[in-house]
Amino acid sequence: MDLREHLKDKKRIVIKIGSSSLTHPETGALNLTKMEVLIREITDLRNQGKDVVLVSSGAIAVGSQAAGFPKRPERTEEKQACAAIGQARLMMIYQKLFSEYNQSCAQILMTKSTVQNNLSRLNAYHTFEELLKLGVVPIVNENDTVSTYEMKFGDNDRLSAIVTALVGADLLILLSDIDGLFTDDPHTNPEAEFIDEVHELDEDLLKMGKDTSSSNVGTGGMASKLTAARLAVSSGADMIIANGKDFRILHRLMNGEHLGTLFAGASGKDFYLMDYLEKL
Ligand SMILES: Nc1ncnc2c1ncn2[C@@H]1O[C@H](COP(=O)(O)OP(=O)(O)O)[C@@H](O)[C@H]1O
Ligand SMILES: N[C@@H](CCC(=O)OP(=O)(O)O)C(=O)O
Repeated sequence: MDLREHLKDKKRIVIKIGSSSLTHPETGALNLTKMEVLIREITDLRNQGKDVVLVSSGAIAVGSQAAGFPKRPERTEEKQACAAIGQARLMMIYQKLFSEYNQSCAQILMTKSTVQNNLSRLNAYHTFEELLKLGVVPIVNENDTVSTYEMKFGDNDRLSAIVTALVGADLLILLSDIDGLFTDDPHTNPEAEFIDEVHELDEDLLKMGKDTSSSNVGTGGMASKLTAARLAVSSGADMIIANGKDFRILHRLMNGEHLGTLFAGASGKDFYLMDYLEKL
């Protein structure tokens, strides 16, 4: 059975976009041409009757550019201030672009405690369900402005997998600055080979994911994407890591083209997520 052929039947899709896929590498400012394509692709998925949740990074990258920092700041307070500036700017642009297609979007900012605390996790779940019922695209990010180091997910790869499990999505797509998973980081090892499909995420595979070596805006690298895969797959969803340099890849993936690395979802849900949340 070709798993890719079934992607077109997915009903609820979480799409995660890394900072490097949203911004110009030279300046850190938003790449508006790309964002227009992203919004068109997402609205078209909505037009096919699918629920879509967007997990968007970029608040710190955009905020630091807007506030005039020459590069991503190091101090927590500076990063938090940049996130506050950048998140508002990001949402303003998402709202504007979605409204051109008469598509509503909404903002959901989450912290670790949102998902650890049973009541707030349930509240978040109800909010997602209501928004999706209303046909709105929830746009999720970590609430960086209030999340200090101990309270942080750390990166949106893991957050997007938790959201996938929370809303019961059947597909998670991580769009990154690389074509997918390789046997090693291809930026440092030219011998690294591309992996098309993963059916079992064993220890050997988890070790292949290294930290980021290429972008100065991304966090987490492939290691956090594999943790995300472990979480998403255990909740029963399929997951794809693919290149976000051209967002038209979204409809190509949904049409079953062999692009990116596909992680096959587990057939029965297991308790890995609850375990993971307890240890967060
Ligand atoms: N095994 C691997 N396969 C592919 N990329 C890897 C691997 N190990 C480490 N990486 C690095 O992870 C980077 C992608 O992660 P990251 O910089 O966090 O991107 P993003 O911000 O787009 O999420 C790649 O550019 C690559 O340098
Ligand atoms: N929450 C942060 C992004 C954190 C993150 O995971 O970044 P990335 O590796 O670019 O997906 C922000 O909006 O700047």
